[in-house]
Amino acid sequence: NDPEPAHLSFRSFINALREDGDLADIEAPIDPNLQAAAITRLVYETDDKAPFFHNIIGAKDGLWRILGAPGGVRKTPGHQYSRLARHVALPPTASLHEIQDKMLSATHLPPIEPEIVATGPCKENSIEGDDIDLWSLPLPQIHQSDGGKYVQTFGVHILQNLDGSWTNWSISRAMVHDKNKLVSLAANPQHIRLIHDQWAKEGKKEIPWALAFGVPPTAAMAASMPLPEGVSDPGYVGAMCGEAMKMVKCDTNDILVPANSEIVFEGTLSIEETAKEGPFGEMHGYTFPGKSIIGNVHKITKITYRNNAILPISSCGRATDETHTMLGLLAAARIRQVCQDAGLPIIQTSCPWFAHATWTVLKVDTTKLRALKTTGKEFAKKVGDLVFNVKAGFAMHRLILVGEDIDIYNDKDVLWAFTTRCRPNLDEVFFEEVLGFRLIPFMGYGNGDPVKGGKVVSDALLPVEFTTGQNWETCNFKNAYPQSVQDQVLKDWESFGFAKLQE
Ligand SMILES: Cc1cc2c3c(c1C)C(C)(C)C[C@@H](O)N3c1c(nc(O)[nH]c1=O)N2C[C@H](O)[C@H](O)[C@H](O)COP(=O)(O)O
Ligand SMILES: [K+]
Repeated sequence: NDPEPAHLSFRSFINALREDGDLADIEAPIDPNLQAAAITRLVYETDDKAPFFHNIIGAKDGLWRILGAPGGVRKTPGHQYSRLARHVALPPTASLHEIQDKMLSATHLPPIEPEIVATGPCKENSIEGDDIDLWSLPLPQIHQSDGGKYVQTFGVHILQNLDGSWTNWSISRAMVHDKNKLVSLAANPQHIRLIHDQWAKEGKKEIPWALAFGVPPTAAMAASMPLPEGVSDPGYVGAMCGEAMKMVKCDTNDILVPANSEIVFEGTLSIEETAKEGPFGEMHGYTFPGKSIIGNVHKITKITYRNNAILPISSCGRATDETHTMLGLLAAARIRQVCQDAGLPIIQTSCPWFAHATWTVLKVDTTKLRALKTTGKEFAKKVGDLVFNVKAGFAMHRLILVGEDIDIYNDKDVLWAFTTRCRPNLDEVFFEEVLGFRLIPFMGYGNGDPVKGGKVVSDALLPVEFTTGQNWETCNFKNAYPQSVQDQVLKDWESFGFAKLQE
């Protein structure tokens, strides 16, 4: 057991899940080829416990056990998001808004720079040079039609800009390309791409790089969030946690990695060497078999790892997995921050799981909205012009604006507002000149330009909300009956033979 709390230690996090009754300890021998990922996939589709595979077929010398669904959703009422809450030291009952708030909490705080320690658990074992043979490891095959072994679905890539003033952490998929090489996907506008291009422009041939698996959970959350360019993740997370992250230096380069990481791949990101990457079963729920693209090659010079190391995996696809609960939720969080920093009256933002991280719902403070003396068309254009031109908005193709009476974390509320308050076309502002997200099938496999346009702001505020405020009565139990009638109905409810009501 690690001395650190769950948000600062992957092993403490796993123990916390076990204490929450949110971990399935699986001792049976499990095949890393499809079986582990298939179990994880069904866990996502049934909101069940995180699977911890203790006996992976082919594991040797402590490489590796596997934890699936680190950021999955639970069906336990009131505890649906406890696995995410444990990532950021919030109670298991925390709401999505509170989790987003926690991840935004250091936005205007000075960074707390990491503490460099001499050694740590990630240094307990090592393999280097010619002894590195990824093919000899129990590599997971995540989906049957993936173009390769995606060993990297939940590790954190670590890179620095040229002068080392910016350390960027990010999660980006990577598959095994050779015995000591990976190939990854990192397209514009992702920071891996931006840093890669910076070094390329200076005529460099390769970039010092590390990939840390099983990092402190708060670090995995920050790596999944589009922090502004130049904001270093380690210092941001330190400020969020109120204490310095404990980092150790890689043995074969100067990159710092979390000292208690489960597994660390040290090496370089090649500027010139590229290779076929994909296909991969992705966040929108599709694999297009045989369709690969060109990715960047990473060369591994050393692997260090803990005793009995644990590889985290995300078996992403149809909702609800980490590409929705972390990628989507945290991009929405940053969209809220960007809007508020620009003085727009946005109080909450959500990313409904059914929309597979292509929608962000924005809750508007309509009192402040009325003070702007604006119209739906104008306001929608203003929001879209801002959000669709910042990195946080890159993956989102529809923004829906709603008023305070909507619980934006409740799918029924969101769809009720969208279907009844947004007149198709007239209440929508379309954006065809902004950066589009190729990975969405209607983009990359659709009718138009795969990387441009296809975005819309849907104004699901009624015109009266811009002038005098809500003028309707909602026809539901809570709003269409006097409190005395509601109380009587609730008092009699179970005695009339009806089922106990969920709170
Ligand atoms: C949590 C999470 C996030 C991501 C991914 C996954 C998970 C689990 C995979 C399962 C591996 C699937 C893959 O689609 N993936 C992924 C990805 N971004 C990419 O450019 N490429 C990717 O292959 N993000 C999103 C990025 O992590 C965020 O956009 C982050 O903001 C990036 O950091 P930065 O560039 O903003 O610093
Ligand atoms: K990041």
